[in-house]
Amino acid sequence: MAADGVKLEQRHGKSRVRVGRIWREPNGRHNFVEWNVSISLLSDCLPAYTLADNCDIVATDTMKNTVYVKAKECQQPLSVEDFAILLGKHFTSFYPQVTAAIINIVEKPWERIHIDGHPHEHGFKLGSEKHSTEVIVKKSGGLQVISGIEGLAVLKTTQSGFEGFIRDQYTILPETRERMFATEVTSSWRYSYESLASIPSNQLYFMEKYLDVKKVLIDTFFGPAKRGVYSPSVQSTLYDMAKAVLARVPEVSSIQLKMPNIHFLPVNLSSKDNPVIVKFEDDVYLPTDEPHGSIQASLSRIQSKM
Ligand SMILES: O=c1[nH]c(=O)c2[nH]c(=O)[nH]c2[nH]1
Repeated sequence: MAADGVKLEQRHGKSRVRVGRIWREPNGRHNFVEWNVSISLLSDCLPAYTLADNCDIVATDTMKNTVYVKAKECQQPLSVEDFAILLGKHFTSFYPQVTAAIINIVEKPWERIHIDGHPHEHGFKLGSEKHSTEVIVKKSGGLQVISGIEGLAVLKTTQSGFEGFIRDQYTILPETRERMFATEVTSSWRYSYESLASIPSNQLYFMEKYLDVKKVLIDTFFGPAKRGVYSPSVQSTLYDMAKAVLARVPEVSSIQLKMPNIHFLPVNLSSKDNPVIVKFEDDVYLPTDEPHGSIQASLSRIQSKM
């Protein structure tokens, strides 16, 4: 809104609403999720800012309560994407003031435990990487769905190198065709669906797509089990991973990847008396997390409306 010579852009919401949900099957098997939900509403509530009049405000406390009500109402396990869409639909259809809802959810990676090879009915342990989503629902029925993976830590002990980079008076890094490659992949990808009506109705759809994308990322990073695949740089591998996702998952219109280069430094130890206490022979490393290289890129299909 422009008034009084100023321009106001606003949104309000509730962040980090934590919810756990069990679905108990008649056969004794339990399904469990733990979600961290953030809600942000775009709404016509300018009097709250300009006139101290809250008559058009959806209280953020109400938004928080809505998460628990909707979690209760869901009778079947569902993906973070589907829960986010459901919340977005509620806020944009129930409140005349709300023009769009932006819902972010991160799922805690609870995985069913196996005891002596048998899936436990109600036991879970914490895994590593997290499934996340950002969904934007508009009152018009317009939609944007982004899915993501956070903290996918991967490492390979060879088939990585870095050569041919700029050498100047400050460069000391030797060129190499033999090094470790460790990273923690954070990725988000956007689906091409643009309306609520076009979303596949299959309950497991987004879960399956998440697993598909994760598999493509992992397969491309590592290469075949026997000899792997050579990585000439983090940049090149990141690009191959992003391209493979676009090639193999047609519903994805764009993908962003962040891949820090987590360094394992060669260990060479010497003293004045003993010039070679430990000689590095591609075997003993000093793992570090600070500093680390930070490499990120996004790739879109040319026709995509990113
Ligand atoms: O794969 C790499 N990309 C870089 O940009 C870079 N820079 C660096 O010091 N080491 C590496 N490795």
